Amino acid sequence: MAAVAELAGVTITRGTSVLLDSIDLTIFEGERWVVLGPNGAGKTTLLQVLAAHMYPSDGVVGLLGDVVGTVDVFELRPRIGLTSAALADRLPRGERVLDVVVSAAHAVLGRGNEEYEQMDLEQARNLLSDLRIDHLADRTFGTLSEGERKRTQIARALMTDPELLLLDEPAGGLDLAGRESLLLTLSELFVDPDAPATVLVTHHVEEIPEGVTHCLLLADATVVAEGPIRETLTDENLSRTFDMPLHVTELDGRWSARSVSRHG
Ligand SMILES: Nc1ncnc2c1ncn2[C@@H]1O[C@H](COP(=O)(O)OP(=O)(O)OP(=O)(O)O)[C@@H](O)[C@H]1O
Repeated sequence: MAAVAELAGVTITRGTSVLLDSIDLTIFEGERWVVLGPNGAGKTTLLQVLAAHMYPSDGVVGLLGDVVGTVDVFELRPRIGLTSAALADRLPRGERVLDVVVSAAHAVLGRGNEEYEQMDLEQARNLLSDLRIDHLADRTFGTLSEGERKRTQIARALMTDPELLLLDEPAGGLDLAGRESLLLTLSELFVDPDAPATVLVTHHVEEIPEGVTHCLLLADATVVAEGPIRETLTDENLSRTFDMPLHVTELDGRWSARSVSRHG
């Protein structure tokens, strides 16, 4: 099985700050990773590296068979789907949902004068259906609920048939029903053998969808632990990551965590 991403000794510095410190990570086709860690740990920075939006200050980043820095990133980026709150903010509020999705095929943020091929339109409609928002195709992006916007973004990220899908806090800010329903949709995607390798960033173990295979725990710019999720997401590793005694449980592929009472 081919490696989709290979990070070796990747360090990112800005001024005197170290955002990522000597990260080693290999992601293979078919793997679904979750990156967990507290605020400021470096999760979004790691996603930016995996999206070829940030170059390492030190170390080597291999993406989809190429070494970042030696290839044209504008050819690399369309092969990687990314969703994040920052990208969502840049999507035009007045744009039709179908156009928000289909315009990704042309690597633009809004629909301009591009001639959309019939095939692209069909694919966009199929993705809206997979993400269960086909009924919203003609609504404007700005009128959607938070959950509907997240689904639109994921459909947009999948539009270019990416080989790597990066999701930055896809369930962040959703209510319980919104979260559970989005996690179900993501689980359906994760069990599809044709779905791209995926990296999902979150602060909460409750936001890990069923079907996630691997876990990377990040704290203070460094890896606390990484590997297959059941071996990695342990009480000890999670407690070290969040710097408090935590107890983690798994039931049918879903996770929860709570603090360990100091009062016995
Ligand atoms: N340009 C920069 N210069 C200096 N420090 C930066 C810069 N960009 C980010 N940082 C810092 O790097 C650290 C990691 O940021 P990052 O956004 O990757 O963390 P995160 O784990 O995604 O956090 P959160 O969960 O709060 O979103 C933070 O402390 C942040 O303040």
